[in-house]
Amino acid sequence: MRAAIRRAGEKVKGKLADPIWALGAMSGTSLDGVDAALVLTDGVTISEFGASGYRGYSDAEQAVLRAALGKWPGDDLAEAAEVVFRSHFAALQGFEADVIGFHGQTLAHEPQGRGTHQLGDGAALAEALGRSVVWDFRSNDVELGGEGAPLAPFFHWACAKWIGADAPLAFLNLGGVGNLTWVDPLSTAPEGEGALLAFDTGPANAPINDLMMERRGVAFDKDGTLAAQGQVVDGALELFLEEGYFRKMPPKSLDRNDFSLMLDLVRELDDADAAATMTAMAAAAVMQGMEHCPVAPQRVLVTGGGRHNPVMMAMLTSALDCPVRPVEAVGLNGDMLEAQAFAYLAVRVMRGLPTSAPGTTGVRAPVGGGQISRV
Ligand SMILES: Nc1ncnc2c1ncn2[C@@H]1O[C@H](COP(=O)(O)OP(=O)(O)OP(=O)(O)O)[C@@H](O)[C@H]1O
Ligand SMILES: CC(=O)N[C@H]1[C@@H]2OC[C@@H](O2)[C@@H](O)[C@@H]1O[C@H](C)C(=O)O
Repeated sequence: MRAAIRRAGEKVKGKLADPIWALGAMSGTSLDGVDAALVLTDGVTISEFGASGYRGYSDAEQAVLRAALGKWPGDDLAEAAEVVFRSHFAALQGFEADVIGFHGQTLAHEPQGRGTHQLGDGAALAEALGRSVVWDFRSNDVELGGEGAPLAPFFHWACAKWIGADAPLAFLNLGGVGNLTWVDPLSTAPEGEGALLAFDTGPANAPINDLMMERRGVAFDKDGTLAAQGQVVDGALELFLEEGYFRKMPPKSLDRNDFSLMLDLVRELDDADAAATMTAMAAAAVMQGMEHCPVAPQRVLVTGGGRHNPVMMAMLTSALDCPVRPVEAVGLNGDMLEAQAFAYLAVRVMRGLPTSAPGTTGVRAPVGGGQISRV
């Protein structure tokens, strides 16, 4: 395994070295657990997808992480750090891999302010797992003036190639926050240099989850059942769309709680109307974002938990004039795409390739990021 890692940084007669197995780990803004997934790649082409796994957070662990949201290095984070370490160790330990891509848990994200903070110690994880770990993917981009997010777009580019796409398309992640990547798979520009435009669309599931917890004491609106019983209240939706974020040109990114005041917009509504209206807000934010695509995408491939919400999917389908499908329609795994993305990005970091570009984070030139903790 170590030989494979050493080889990873080298070029073979001008070409990139052989593909290696990378294991990605992601704990997203929904704070539900750690996804882990294997990808065989040379950092450019996806050769094969491998096994995946999931380690959910207990209620107590989730409460610890929730309490840590908004905190920065230097704050008291010992308990949250222990949760991140323990859960990632458990999620990753059963796999064989040449390298691990460890995203960590985003606690705070203020790219134009204090920076971006992903909790997690990649060096400690490397030592415990006995494998090299690439981590801290976002800070270099932010230090160089970028948004530090989204970072999945380079992987979306590789996915577009993997599915044999021959026309511009969009990947839409409906996680806690939503993000959109427009890809032109026929562009001759290197990935990230004209072939991609990406940004966070707005809040997606996080505010709906917060509403469900506040009103019903449950984690989320399973299958959009509550939203399906309500009516969208146009006045609240219009106020939401007046947010300055929607007038900003991409690239742009969000913190999970940037839209936490959304709950106030539905405060007077009954539970079902509030859920319907918040679901419509997530879809409307995507619609606003679509207007930024350089060329209308021929299809939208949806990843992340929101694709399981039939109400949100129906709203998107009726508002967009191209097919909207879960990524499973093209053979991808929408529950694991982000973990796979950080596996892929880890190999790019090992090989000195960029992981973001002006079109994806607004950074001035294509840049790499990430620390490498070798064993
Ligand atoms: N069956 C379902 N019905 C409705 N919503 C669902 C369903 N399954 C998942 N979700 C929503 O998707 C969320 C999880 O999405 P996902 O795992 O993509 O988020 P994440 O990766 O944590 O977020 P991010 O991409 O912002 O980091 C859940 O919290 C829930 O709101
Ligand atoms: C700062 C941060 O962690 N942002 C996340 C979050 O979750 C979705 C959206 O906001 C996206 O910008 C990003 O994650 C994905 C994996 C990304 O970087 O592509």
